[in-house]
Order: sequence, then C-alpha cells, then structure tokens
Amino acid sequence: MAATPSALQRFITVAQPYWRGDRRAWAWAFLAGLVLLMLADTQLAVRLNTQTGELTSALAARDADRFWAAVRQMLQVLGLAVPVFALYYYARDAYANDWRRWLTQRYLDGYLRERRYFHLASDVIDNPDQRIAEDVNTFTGRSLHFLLILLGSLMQLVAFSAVLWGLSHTLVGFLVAYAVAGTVLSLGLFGRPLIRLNHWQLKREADLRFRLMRVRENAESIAFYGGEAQERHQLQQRLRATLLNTQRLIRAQFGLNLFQRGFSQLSLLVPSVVLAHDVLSGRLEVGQAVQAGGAFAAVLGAISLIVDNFESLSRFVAGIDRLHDLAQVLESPPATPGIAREAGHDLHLQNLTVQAPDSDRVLVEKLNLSVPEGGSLLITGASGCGKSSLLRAIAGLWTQGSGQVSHPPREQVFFLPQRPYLQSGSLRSQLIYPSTQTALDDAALLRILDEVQLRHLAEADGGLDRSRDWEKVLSGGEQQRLAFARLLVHAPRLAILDEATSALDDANQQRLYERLRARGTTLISIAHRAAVAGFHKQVLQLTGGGRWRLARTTPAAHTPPPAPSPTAPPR
Ligand SMILES: Nc1ncnc2c1ncn2[C@@H]1O[C@H](COP(=O)(O)OP(=O)(O)OP(=O)(O)O)[C@@H](O)[C@H]1O
Repeated sequence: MAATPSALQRFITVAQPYWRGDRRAWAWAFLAGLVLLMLADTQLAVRLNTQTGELTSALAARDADRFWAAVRQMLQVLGLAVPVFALYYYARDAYANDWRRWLTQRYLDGYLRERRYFHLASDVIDNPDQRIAEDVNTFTGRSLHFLLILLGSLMQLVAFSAVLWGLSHTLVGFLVAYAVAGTVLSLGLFGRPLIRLNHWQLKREADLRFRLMRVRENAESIAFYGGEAQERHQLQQRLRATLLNTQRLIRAQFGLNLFQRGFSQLSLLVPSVVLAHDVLSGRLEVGQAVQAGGAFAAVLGAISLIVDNFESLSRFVAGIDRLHDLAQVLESPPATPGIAREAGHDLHLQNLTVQAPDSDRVLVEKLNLSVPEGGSLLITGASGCGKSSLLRAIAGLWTQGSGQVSHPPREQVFFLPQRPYLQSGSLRSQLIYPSTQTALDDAALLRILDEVQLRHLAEADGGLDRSRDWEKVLSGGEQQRLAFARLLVHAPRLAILDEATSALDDANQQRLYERLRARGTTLISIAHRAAVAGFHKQVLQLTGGGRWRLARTTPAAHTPPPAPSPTAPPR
C-alpha cells in the first residue's frame, strides 16, 4: 500500500526524538532490559511447558520419584517465571509512561512557545488538547505493544522456520506466497479506508467532548439564556456525526473480519493439501506432517502480524497521523512577521499598518504615534473598527501588516485584556499571574487587595492561599478588580488596558486610574466610557477603513471630575 512507507516515515518522525534526544541513553538501555526480560519470559515459558510434559510422563510411568523431582523443578521454574512475568509487564508500562511524559513535555513546550496556542487555527490543527493529552498516550503505549509483538514474532519465526525448512521446502514456498498475498490483500482492501475512518473517529470524538466542555465552562450563561434546546441540538449533531462514522467503521470491520477469518481458517487446510501427496506416497510420515502443520501455523502467525492486528494497527496509524501533523506545526519555524518590532524606551508606532490574520482587510493604516514615559493614550472608535486589533499588533500577537513597533522590554509592559482570565487556584496565584513567584510579601499583597477593595477575599479561611474557582464565584466587576490588582503587583512601566474597567462603577474606575497616574505609569487604554478620557493626554480615534485621527486632550480634561465627564474631543 502506498501509505505504508509514509506511515512508517511518520512513525519515525514522531518516535525518533525520544530515541535520539537527551533521553536516548535511558531509552535504549531500558529497551534492552525490556527485551532481555522478554527473552527470559519466553525461555521460562518453554521450560514450564517441558516440565508439564515431564510431570505427565512421570504419572503415566507411575514413577513417584520422577514425579516429585519434576514437581520440585516445576516449583523452581515457577519461582523465577512468576516474578519475571510480572516484572516484564511492569517495566513495559513504566517505559511507556516515561516516553509519554517526555513526549508530552516536548509538545507542551512547543505549544506554549512563541504563543503557538494562540496562532494555531482550528482549520490547520483540530483539538490540539486531545492530541497532546490522549493521542500521545495511545501512541507510546501502542508503539511499545507493537514493537514487542514484532520482536516476539521474530523470535518465533527464527525458532520454527528452521524446523519447517527441514521438513518441506514446498511448504515454505507456499507459506511465503500465502502470507504475502494475505498482507497485500488486507492492506489494499482495508488499509486506506480503515485508517481514514479511524482518523475521523478520533476527530469526531474530540469535537463531541469539546462541545460538552463548552457547556460546562459556560454553564451560567447558557442557564440564563435557557439555551438547553440549542445546546442539545449542537451536541446531537456532533453525536450523530460520531456515530455515523462509527457505523462506517463497523461496516469496514465486518469486511475485515470476513477476510481475517477466511485467511486463518484456510491456513489450517493449506499444509495438509500441500503435504498430502508426500504422505500418501509414503515419502513423509504422518507425525512429520503434523509437526510441519504446527510449524506452519507458528511461522504464519509470525509473518501475518499485519493481517492479525489490522484493526488496532489502523487506529494506531490514524493516531500517528494526528501527532505527526501536530509535530510539524509545533516544530516549524514561525512565519516571518510583516510588522517589525524592537525594544526601546518609549512606545513608538511608525507607519504601522495592521491587517486581520489571513485577510486583506486593513484595520489601521500607516499609523504614527509616540507615547513618552508617563504619557497616556486613549483609543476610541466604533465597535469592530480595530481598537483591540491595534493592541494585538502592539503586543506582537498579530503580525500581519507592515511598519514598526518599538516598545519597552516585555517585562516592563503589562496588558489587561478585555476578558479577565482567572485560573482556579489560590488567591495568591491569581494576584501574581502570570508570574509564578513575587518579591512582594503577604502584607504588600493584602494592601493591593485593599486598593482594589477585595480585601474580604483574603479574610476567609486560608487567606491568600485560599483556592476557589474564581471565575465562577466572583462578579464581573470583582474579576476586573482582581485583574487590576495584578497590574499593581507587577507595577509595569507601561500598562495597556483593553476595556479593563468596563464592568466597574465610576468611583472604582476613577480610583484605579488615579492610582496608576500617581505611580507615573505610562498608559494606553481602550474605553467606551467618557469619564476615562480625562486620564489621558492623547486620543487616537479609529474612524474605520484603516483611517485614524490623533489629538491631544485639553489640559482641563486631564483632571477628571468626580462624576463622569463628556469625551474629550480630538482636535
Ligand atoms: N482572529 C481574527 N481573525 C480575523 N478577523 C478578526 C479576528 N479577530 C477580530 N477580527 C475582526 O477584526 C475587526 C476588529 O476587531 P477588534 O476586536 O479589533 O474590534 P474593536 O474595535 O476592539 O471592537 P469592540 O469595541 O467591539 O471590542 C472585527 O471586524 C473582527 O471581526
């Protein structure tokens, strides 16, 4: 089948980093140990078989001494065989687990590096989460399983081929022809369809699970809308697609079963038919024919590995395809950005043109502006005109377009996105996010909680170490205040706020902006509410179609009144 070399190449691409990377010494040493255990296990199984024969013969001969000697020997062999058997399976699973840990780590690094998780479009790679969490696990487990079956078969092949060759050359010729025909036929008839169907099955299952996850994540909104009927409809559509594919798989499996059964049953007849003439003419003893039949079955079993394991092999290959595609995407060099970036002291945008990803639509054209240290800029414009997109370009999330962005070093810039993202975890970890540790002590963190009026969250049992699903238990405004607290924890030189106070009341919003101004933080905001304008020295108005207008606000507007004021008009 044309897909075989490519499937093998794909397997090698996915598997080889473990065997050739920093883990290679361990990987090869452990594998060698595993093969030794397998050999010992096979050897002990043969000895057990011999001892069983000896016990039977001793009983048949009514020889008590011989019988008890055989029992003692059997117990000795068992004493070795049982732990070796258990150790072999333990080592195999531990090995698969180590491989999984290593490979998952590699993909996780690739997924989180250079914001690949953000750029991965779902039409390029569907369900990367399933690939990283599940497909890797299946891949490492199944790879070892098949590798060891293959080695076992090879041992059997070596052991019985010699026997068979000694008994009948013709039978060996038939055997090779029979096995090759079976393998070619099964690959040709069932290979591509089964691999394709298994590929789709994995995707459909992941889509269904993802949809269920969305219901759980958005339970409150769905409950408010009463959206159960729509959700059920969507879920049923995905379930139907999954089951339809399963149905096709079952049909393909039916054909494969017919073929496999016919192939293995016929193989019982082949040696007798081939050897009948030799036996009937007296050239071969009946016992030798029986022995040849046994050897034929053993060798055929070894070389029909593909036919016998076709179903699980096709599932395995489908999983390899998914991992291979993921690896290609994660390990490919990032696309060359159209927008150039460089580190500077202040924020400068030079001839900046921003386009939406994979589209010709220009959202901002040839924008030039500077925000000096301690300065402030408000971005306004109608919904959908490209305000957040401009921030995405400044942050380096979107790179399509042209021009140049120079900005203070990344660690001195802090973005507050439109939707505050809260993890479930301790209150402390929310406050210091995205850092994993902070130089601030608990007293300083509590003071910041005071400033955003969330001190009460740390007053329950557990204090700053209290863990909750914060997204569920905090109101929209509280979530925004907690996100604002992160800004105060990180005390950046440049803060970029995308409607980060939209859910706050005016008094809270004013206090937090004043706090930033008192710190001398350079500020860029997007906000719809008029009161925010007073905290900014420049206003950039996006007027649609890439056009823009930059203006200074009047000095009076820099001192915001306690009540909301009208928007400062651009000059
Ligand atoms: N990932 C994306 N790919 C393609 N187009 C996008 C993408 N994200 C946003 N857009 C489009 O870019 C345009 C600008 O979106 P943007 O989020 O910048 O608007 P905005 O001015 O911030 O709007 P709002 O005030 O409603 O938040 C919109 O028409 C939107 O549909």
